[in-house]
Amino acid sequence: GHKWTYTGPDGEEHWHEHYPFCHGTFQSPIDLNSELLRYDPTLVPIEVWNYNLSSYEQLTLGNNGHSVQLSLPRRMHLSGLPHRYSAAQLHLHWGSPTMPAGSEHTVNGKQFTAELHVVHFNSDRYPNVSVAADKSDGLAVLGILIEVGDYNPSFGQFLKYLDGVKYKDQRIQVPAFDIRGLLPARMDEYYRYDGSLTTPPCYPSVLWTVFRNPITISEEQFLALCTSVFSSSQQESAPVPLNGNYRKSQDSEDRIILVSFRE
Ligand SMILES: NS(=O)(=O)c1c(F)c(F)c(S(=O)(=O)CCO)c(N[C@H]2CCCc3ccccc32)c1F
Ligand SMILES: [Zn+2]
Repeated sequence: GHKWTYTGPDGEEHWHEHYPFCHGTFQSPIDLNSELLRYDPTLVPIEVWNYNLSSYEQLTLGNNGHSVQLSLPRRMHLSGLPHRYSAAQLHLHWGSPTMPAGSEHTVNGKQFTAELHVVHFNSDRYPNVSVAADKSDGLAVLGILIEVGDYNPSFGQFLKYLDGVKYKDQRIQVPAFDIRGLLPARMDEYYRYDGSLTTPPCYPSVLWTVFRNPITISEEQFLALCTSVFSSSQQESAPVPLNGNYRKSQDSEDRIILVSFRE
């Protein structure tokens, strides 16, 4: 597909010129504003299955120029949603050393340091994530807000390999680990709304679950994330740091945001 970036002539204001859904309805991310929240007692705790991967297994860590992503085996899946959703990949959105805030979802206008997305697809109905990606019930993404605080050993399990994927289109195999360690302790408190991919092609195909409680990574881990990778390829003469890879808040079009918790 057509080149897109987060700033400049191919930045988010221009995405719709080649990706029409980016100008459409149900776009993500949105501000999770208290005025729009509705408590829904039917929202059960999210359950994750087979997230505790063995270190004998290897995962593909890659730099696609837009983010760093980790492939996930499809036996990892979620229950507690309308369908079974199997894992496809996880990736991150972050800010920069000078402007550290880089989450996509915001809470009452507060932008967090970064955000982790674990992308799953509806494996009851579709064979893989690419077929599911443009279907209205195709994807379920877990959003985990990230703050700077205590060191996060689970994050360390793949941040330590970032030097192997410094440039666009580089990928390496890394030992798997317990992906549950990247999620917050409480999986019963979350925001839920119908939204979209936050990158082109912006398909309105995502059932979003953003956990109420952020996880923490250390200042050093944050700096490693926003200084180790480039959106340019190794061949290019001028290396372009990969950071600020977050889409701005979209109009919530008076969408209802369900919450599994009472204020
Ligand atoms: N924020 S987000 O909306 O969760 C989100 C991203 F931010 C993001 F960069 C990606 S990407 O890395 O694939 C680059 C552009 O699609 C995805 N890809 C998903 C959905 C699109 C189709 C597909 C096919 C195979 C594997 C993953 C995916 C994405 F879903
Ligand atoms: Zn994402």
